[in-house]
Amino acid sequence: MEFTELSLPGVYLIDGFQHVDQRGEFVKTFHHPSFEQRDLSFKVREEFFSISGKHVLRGMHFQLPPHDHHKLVYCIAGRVLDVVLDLRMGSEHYGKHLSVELSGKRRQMLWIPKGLAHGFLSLAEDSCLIYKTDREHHPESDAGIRWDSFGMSWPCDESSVSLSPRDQLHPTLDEFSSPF
Ligand SMILES: Cc1cn([C@H]2C[C@H](O)[C@@H](COP(=O)(O)OP(=O)(O)O[C@H]3O[C@@H](C)C(=O)[C@@H](O)[C@H]3O)O2)c(=O)[nH]c1=O
Repeated sequence: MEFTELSLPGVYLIDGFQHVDQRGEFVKTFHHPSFEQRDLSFKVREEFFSISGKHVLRGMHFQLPPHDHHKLVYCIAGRVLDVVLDLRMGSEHYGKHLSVELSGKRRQMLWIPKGLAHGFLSLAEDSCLIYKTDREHHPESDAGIRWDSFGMSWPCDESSVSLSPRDQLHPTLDEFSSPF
């Protein structure tokens, strides 16, 4: 597995092992020693996926401490513009974000450490995003920041974005007091 650190410290884009032959493909999506080698301690406790229509926007989500978690995400069908926002106080990167396209074609993975909010815009019909996390879902700790409050230039306008009722009500980044 090849790990490339992105512009926010501790956020990695990962290329997994892929093998193509006349039968089809073989793709490895997790290899614990590769994470251990980089001091990324990750013991998977939950795995789930979502399927999203074009222009569905989910985010920007995280769990509050002590239920905060690391996430590994990848897309196996369709395309998403995946976005992470740094909420780590005391970091010069606080409030900064980055985005990367994940797709069922390239199958890269994104490692999102604790202290970052995560969200994405689906760029195709039926985009499937798979998650692994190292802590169980804890509804009372499930929190968010408004998608349009931190300077991300989403490639669509507000009227074409489809959001859950919950995602419309998150505080803005300015209103949020970070515990990270
Ligand atoms: C996230 C989650 C939700 N649920 C439930 C709560 C609710 O009834 C239903 C749908 O939840 P949501 O609307 O929060 O789903 P969704 O908006 O897709 O939430 C996801 O968004 C992306 C951006 C993330 O980063 C994920 O960690 C997760 O927060 O599933 C679980 O049971 N376990 C979970 O881990």
